[in-house]
Amino acid sequence: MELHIAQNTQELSENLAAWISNYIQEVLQDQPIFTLALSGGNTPKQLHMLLAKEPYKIMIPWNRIHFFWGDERAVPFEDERNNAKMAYDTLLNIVGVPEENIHVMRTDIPPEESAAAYEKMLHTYFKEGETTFDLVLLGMGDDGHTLSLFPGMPVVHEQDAWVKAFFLPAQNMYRITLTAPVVNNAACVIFMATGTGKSLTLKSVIEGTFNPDKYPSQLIRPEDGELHWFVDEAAAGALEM
Ligand SMILES: O=C1O[C@H](COP(=O)(O)O)[C@@H](O)[C@H](O)[C@H]1O
Repeated sequence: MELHIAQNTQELSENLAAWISNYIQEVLQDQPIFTLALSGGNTPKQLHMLLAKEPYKIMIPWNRIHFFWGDERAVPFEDERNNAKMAYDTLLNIVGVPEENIHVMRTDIPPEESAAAYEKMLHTYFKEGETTFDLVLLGMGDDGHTLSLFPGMPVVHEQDAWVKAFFLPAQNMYRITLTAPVVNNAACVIFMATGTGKSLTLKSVIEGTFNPDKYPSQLIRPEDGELHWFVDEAAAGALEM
């Protein structure tokens, strides 16, 4: 695991935009397309907005990137809480990506149906037991959840399905999420975490004992791929390292 600490969210986003741009261009020297899974929430917004501006808007071959999501809140696309809408508003509508390269988790059909359709679509890109995404971007909630793997929910233990839908009583909402095994087969996984509200959780996730029921983010340990944490000083405040 590699830890990258920036002074604040702005610096973190700048460092990460440069890192991602280099990585995409490097990978695309050896293969025709790049597969990228996005996260939702607030943390990635600044990163998206930087990637949507020059120099990255020009440097990155956006039409060769295929977009996926790590998780989705089962609310209509127009709802501000919808993770795909956030990415369209902050990045995809600005850089102009061919629609056929964008794979949203549908929220206009029942969640279980959406999860099954998403898994089927993923199998057209990735084979069982082989490397999946070139890059998965993840956030971490203040409670230690990542994707929609929430503390205490059975989905945390899913070993077979790549995508699951379930009802999250705490938010009175269905969620659709990739599971830990499919993310752990990615070539590279990057977590972003900012703010003092995440500092104690970050310490437990990185330095504490393994307890994924309490801290599902601990489940993310790529088998052969890279794992990076991009955090700001506020989030890193409680770390000993
Ligand atoms: O609900 C969610 O939360 C996490 C973390 O969000 P943040 O606002 O604390 O960055 C996010 O990664 C996930 O995609 C989203 O559905």
